[in-house]
Amino acid sequence: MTNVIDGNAVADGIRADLEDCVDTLDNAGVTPGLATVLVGDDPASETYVSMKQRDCEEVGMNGIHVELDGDAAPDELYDTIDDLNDDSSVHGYLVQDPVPDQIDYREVIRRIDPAKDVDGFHPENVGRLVAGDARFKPCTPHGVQKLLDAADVDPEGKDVTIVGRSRIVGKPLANLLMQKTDGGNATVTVCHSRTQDLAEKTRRADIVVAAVGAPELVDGSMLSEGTTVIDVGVNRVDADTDEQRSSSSQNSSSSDDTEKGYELVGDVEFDSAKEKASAITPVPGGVGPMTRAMLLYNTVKAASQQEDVDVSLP
Ligand SMILES: Nc1nc2c(c(=O)[nH]1)N[C@@H](CN(C=O)c1ccc(C(=O)N[C@@H](CCC(=O)O)C(=O)O)cc1)CN2
Repeated sequence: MTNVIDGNAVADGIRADLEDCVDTLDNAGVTPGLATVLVGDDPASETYVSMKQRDCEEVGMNGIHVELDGDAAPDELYDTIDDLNDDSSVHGYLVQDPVPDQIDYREVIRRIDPAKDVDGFHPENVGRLVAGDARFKPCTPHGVQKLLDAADVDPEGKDVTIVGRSRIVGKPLANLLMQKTDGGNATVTVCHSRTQDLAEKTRRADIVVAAVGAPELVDGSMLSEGTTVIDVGVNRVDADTDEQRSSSSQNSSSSDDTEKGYELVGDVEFDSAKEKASAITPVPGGVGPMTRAMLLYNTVKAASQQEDVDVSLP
């Protein structure tokens, strides 16, 4: 039987543990503060930041949301960043990616105070991660490690193939999985758009992580029996019609999707991959909720560091 790893349940457990940390901080007179900054009106980004704000409320953190117009000048965003850097009630913040073309996201990241960079994207934090001394593990890679742990899959000694070399997922995840620590010690292959014979690299892996943003790129024919499959992609595609849906996957659209006009699919073709996998994450309900849970984790860690209050992080 394939283990379909329930990301919502694992994230719920982490949030429950973080509530204890929030209580500890509260007893010391500290409310962890997380700010989200959204530039423009990308619908998926709007969904993610509102979920992040709702998560804050649920665990008793202070959520602050700042929205700028899609045509905002870079200086307007830099002023917002300066204000958040100076605001002691904000322990962590992020600028939702992507940003509109007139803004250089790398420059944005460089301006964020590294101590408040709960995404872990600032060059200082990237350097610390690579050096094996992470201040904040980036949320999605950290979430993937926690999901593997929850599914009792130890990467030690395993061949891991990561499909995708993004700054947010592929690169930091490769670094974390190869480190000489618990949750690491894997042999990691990173594939990308110029990789030749991708299927050969995925077939030889014990663990495949698909993080490329290409709907259903990885299917069962590209996997060996017993592989653990982690699907990071959250892609919005046109909703199936009723006729298509009646003959399609158990992990696909509902009538809600038809109303919204899109459905969410991963980078993995779920049904055929599930036939081969020993464990697999679904989309939605796999890695996405973990990304959000680990953002709360980093915010609690930031508050604990800045306010000098010890907490026992999960
Ligand atoms: N500043 C950042 N920008 C972006 C990040 C990031 O970590 N920091 N990651 C992605 C998007 N992302 C986080 O912001 C994200 C993606 C998906 C989910 C999620 O909960 N997905 C749900 C489905 C949600 C839906 O209904 O659409 C799921 O998979 O079950 C949360 C966060 C890019 N930008």
